Amino acid sequence: MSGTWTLPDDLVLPEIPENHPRPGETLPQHWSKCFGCGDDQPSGMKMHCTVGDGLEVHGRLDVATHYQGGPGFIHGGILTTAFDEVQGMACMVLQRPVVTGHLQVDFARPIPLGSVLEFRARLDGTVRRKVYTSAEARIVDGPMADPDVVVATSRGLFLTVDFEHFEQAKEFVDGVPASPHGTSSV
Ligand SMILES: CCCCCCCC/C=C\CCCCCCCC(=O)SCCNC(=O)CCNC(=O)[C@H](O)C(C)(C)COP(=O)(O)OP(=O)(O)OC[C@H]1O[C@@H](n2cnc3c(N)ncnc32)[C@H](O)[C@@H]1OP(=O)(O)O
Repeated sequence: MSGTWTLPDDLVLPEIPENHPRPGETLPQHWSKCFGCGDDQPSGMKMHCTVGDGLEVHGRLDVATHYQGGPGFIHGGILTTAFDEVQGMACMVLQRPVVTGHLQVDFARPIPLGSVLEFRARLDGTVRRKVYTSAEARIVDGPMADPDVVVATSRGLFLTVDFEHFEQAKEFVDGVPASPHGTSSV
């Protein structure tokens, strides 16, 4: 079973900027305190993403024991968070902040603890401030590994926002931003 998701006809594909990391290079974390990618977030998932071909981004997640939902398997919310992260990172090519407006995940197979998941996410196109993304996950190492089997898929709509969007919450930030914009990527 899979959810419905229709891409609009008037999608625009962005140009890849000159200063964007090249294929195989690591994308910078967008905020060091981020639960998904931040290296200064002890409870976080510390996901690292690399640039793939075109508008694709790759991410990996070691499925730790404390990511458990049902006995022995990953929690669906953790998997959704990982998709949110890599699909958000696929938007980095726009060089503007984005937030998630809508995310839908299809859980195709159970994913055991101890797995290593590989995510492939891409920016499918933009319409005004709307950024359409999609992604798949595969188990590439650990129990039940089979890189030919897609274990989950995701579709996400992100919205570009101004930096003022984050001003509303600056008094709640638990650290000093690495840049005035609250992102370590600039
Ligand atoms: C100089 C270089 C700088 C580089 C900087 C790089 C930075 C890094 C970049 C990237 C890495 C990012 C990695 C992130 C990973 C994690 C992300 C998260 O988890 S974010 C937390 C969860 N999300 C929220 O907290 C959002 C809460 N929601 C809101 O704030 C608003 O609802 C918001 C901003 C999403 C939209 O509100 P509105 O007032 O701005 O816009 P409206 O007018 O409502 O919508 C604009 C268009 O979008 C559609 N839209 C909005 N929400 C929709 C939805 N849920 N479903 C479908 N369409 C929706 C609307 O229908 C409209 O479409 P029409 O242009 O008229 O066609």
